[in-house]
Amino acid sequence: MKKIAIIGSGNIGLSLAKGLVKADFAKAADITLTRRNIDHLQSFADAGFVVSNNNKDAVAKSNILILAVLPQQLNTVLDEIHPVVNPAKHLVISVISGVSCAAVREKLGADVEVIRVMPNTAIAIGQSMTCIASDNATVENITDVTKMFETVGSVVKINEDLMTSATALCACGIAFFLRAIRAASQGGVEIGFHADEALKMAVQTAKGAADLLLLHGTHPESEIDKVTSPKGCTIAGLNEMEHNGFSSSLIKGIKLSALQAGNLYTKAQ
Ligand SMILES: NC(=O)C1=CN([C@@H]2O[C@H](COP(=O)(O)OP(=O)(O)OC[C@H]3O[C@@H](n4cnc5c(N)ncnc54)[C@H](O)[C@@H]3O)[C@@H](O)[C@H]2O)C=CC1
Ligand SMILES: O=C(O)[C@@H]1CCC=N1
Repeated sequence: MKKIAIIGSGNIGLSLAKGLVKADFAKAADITLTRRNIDHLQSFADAGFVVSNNNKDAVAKSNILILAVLPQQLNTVLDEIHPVVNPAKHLVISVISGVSCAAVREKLGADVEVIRVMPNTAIAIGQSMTCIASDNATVENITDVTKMFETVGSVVKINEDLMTSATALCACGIAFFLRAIRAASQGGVEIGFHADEALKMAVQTAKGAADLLLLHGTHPESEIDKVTSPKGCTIAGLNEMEHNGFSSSLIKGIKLSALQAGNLYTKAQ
């Protein structure tokens, strides 16, 4: 039976824990959640998770270690757990942005298998887009970790040098699309809807747009062509958005996020 320790149970660590249990990949009792102040984890303890502020103890009792602290908190954690990490027993999964597998091994030892994983917060509801990379894990362990994250969304295996790009597009991407939905609902209020109904309409419309692409396997522009009637109102609105930099601002934001993701760990040193 796999025992999982999530070291650093904040936003993404807890989303992952919820998702793995919801998907029946693990039982709550087999997941140890660590955090410095465990008072914040009471609801998880009530739900059957093991909660602890002792990282070394959590590592010693587990075989899958998921590192989920902030980049600037990582070195302290690695120095702390290093004495109890055993390459024959532990597989290390890091969701930390901007930190290479090699950098984790520098602290934990050259023989430790490290897999870098970039999920997003939709993992809590089994809808993550998760990217996976490793430079030293066995095919068997990569396959197992792929299967683990496939229980909570879609998985794409990528080269490690694209991990910061994956962070921007997929992990930060949740915030980008949510802001787009909020903006659409605010537009809806200006044209006559109450905020709650405008938000509901914007959310379902966004979901419909994403599902069209997923289910039809089409390119966005081909679906857009079906909406834009000649001389119609869609093309008028769409072109106005483009004149104001809609696509350009998304592209520029994603590029800046990717750059920042690559600098998070080095800036923290
Ligand atoms: N939030 C997101 O959507 C995503 C975050 N990530 C990455 O996951 C990591 C965590 O991000 P968030 O969850 O957003 O941050 P967060 O700040 O919500 O979570 C970090 C947690 O680590 C805990 N922590 C700090 N030092 C600790 C220590 N010594 N021992 C045990 N716990 C400790 C903190 O109390 C906090 O609960 C970051 O490296 C981030 O780059 C990756 C993908 C998505
Ligand atoms: O904003 C951040 O730095 C983290 C990494 C990806 C999502 N949240």
